[in-house]
Amino acid sequence: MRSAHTVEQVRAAEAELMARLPEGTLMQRAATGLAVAISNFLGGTYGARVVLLIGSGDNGGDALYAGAQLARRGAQVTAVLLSTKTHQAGLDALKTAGGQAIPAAASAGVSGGVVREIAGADVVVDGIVGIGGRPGLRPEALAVVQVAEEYGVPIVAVDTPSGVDVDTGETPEPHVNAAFTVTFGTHKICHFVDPAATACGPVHLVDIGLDLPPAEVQALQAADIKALYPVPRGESDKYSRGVVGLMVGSTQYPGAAVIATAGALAGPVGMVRYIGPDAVASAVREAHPEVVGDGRVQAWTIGSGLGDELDIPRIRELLDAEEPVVLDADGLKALDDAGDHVDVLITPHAGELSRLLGVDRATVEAERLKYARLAAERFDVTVLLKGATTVIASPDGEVRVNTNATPWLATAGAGDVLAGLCGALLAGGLTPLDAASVGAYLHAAAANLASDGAPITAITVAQALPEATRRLLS
Ligand SMILES: NC(=O)C1=CN([C@@H]2O[C@H](COP(=O)(O)OP(=O)(O)OC[C@H]3O[C@@H](n4cnc5c(N)ncnc54)[C@H](O)[C@@H]3O)[C@@H](O)[C@H]2O)[C@@H](O)CC1
Ligand SMILES: Nc1ncnc2c1ncn2[C@@H]1O[C@H](COP(=O)(O)OP(=O)(O)O)[C@@H](O)[C@H]1O
Ligand SMILES: [K+]
Repeated sequence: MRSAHTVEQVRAAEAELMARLPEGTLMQRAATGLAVAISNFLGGTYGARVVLLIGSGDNGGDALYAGAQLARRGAQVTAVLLSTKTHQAGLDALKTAGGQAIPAAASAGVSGGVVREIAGADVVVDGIVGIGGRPGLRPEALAVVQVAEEYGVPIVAVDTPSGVDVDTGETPEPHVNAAFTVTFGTHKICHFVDPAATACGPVHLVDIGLDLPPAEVQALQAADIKALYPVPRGESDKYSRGVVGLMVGSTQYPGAAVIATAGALAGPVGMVRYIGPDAVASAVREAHPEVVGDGRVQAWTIGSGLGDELDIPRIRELLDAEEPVVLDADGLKALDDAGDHVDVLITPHAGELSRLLGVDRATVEAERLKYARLAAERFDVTVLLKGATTVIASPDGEVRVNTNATPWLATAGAGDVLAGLCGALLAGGLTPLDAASVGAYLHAAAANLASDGAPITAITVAQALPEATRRLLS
């Protein structure tokens, strides 16, 4: 399990540990991890050209001490000072190790010397701000970051890419886009939640020995997903394994029914029932002869591709009934904030969530964590908000993210596979939060297998689900 803590939680844990250790110990641990990560990225340090962008706080201190270590190993290190205030001991260490420091600004804009240093660098280290930073970059910081971008020099973010909102993952202002990020002690929320997560690139975690409380946001990993997956036992039969009912697809969108069924059949259930127009049911049975008709189920998937053929009163009946429900796509129009919906998992993308909440799509995209949480609370449901990183929020406030997807998964019908699979996981006995977590993880794992760097279709994602599950469970 990967955990993301808030700035407040990190500060408290750091203070507690710092009180017990000699001064500077934590920063040295952080700087050593940072220097190793940069050295690995460069494939060695001797002769490498490293530029450090240094702000006023301890984030700059980390970068300066790491720069000193790299300089001692033969790198040519230049610190560009962005503030009149600089971590003095770090700066002294860099200079002692043979590094140099220059101010960022000339009378107008970035000095020619700084531009030359950045243009010739192998890597730029962003020590502008970390967890003490407010969103956005001051003009002089923005100007040097833009020089690095212009010359295509990769930027390594120290702790967090400067300019992002660390506790929300929002990026309302200009910020660093990192090639990768090296963080300390624990992940921060911006490492997991888009749009900031994308700005972090891959995140390396350096252990500095913090003792942390329960995390605000969690990202389940293979071992966690494996532990949750409902594996049949010797005494299992097709009913006890769970039966999922699918109320999906329409004469307008028959493909959605076929695709969602493929997702459900690749889940841990003993049987899949399809309920829908005769012509669509025939298409489903032609593609999947195992599928049967109406009867008792342990969970429902409702909504994918229903189009205009939406029986809102019937859907509301099922939402209020005992069996858990995955509510997807057009089915979301039946959701109201009245009934008891704790067993309901909704699977919107940002556009669908924006309609549900009456805000525009761009706002939901910009504040994904906030709106996933808000919908979970307002409708008393678990929310799986789809996207490059998936945010899962439960009505009791628990939040998980899924980060293993490939952009190739952004293909028509992929959401139908996910809805079918999540319904099967609910029928297999998982809670909505766990079904969403396992579903999002396996869906993305299957997409990675199916794609391997090439385009995929929704059906090939569904077909790769058994192999993704086999690799998980083996
Ligand atoms: N506290 C600790 O024990 C440790 C801290 N570490 C490092 O220390 C960092 C936190 O250091 P600080 O608390 O000094 O804070 P930062 O270095 O993140 O920020 C420093 C100062 O920058 C100014 N600032 C805020 N937003 C800005 C903006 N948008 N543009 C320009 N300046 C801005 C503020 O005055 C802020 O206090 C962590 O992110 C991590 O890198 C690590 O060394 C590990 C140990
Ligand atoms: N950029 C991306 N990177 C990774 N996964 C993505 C990206 N964009 C979308 N996805 C995933 O692809 C799937 C698309 O589902 P959805 O938008 O419902 O499509 P459809 O309605 O056509 O089935 C979701 O699981 C979503 O999380
Ligand atoms: K930073």
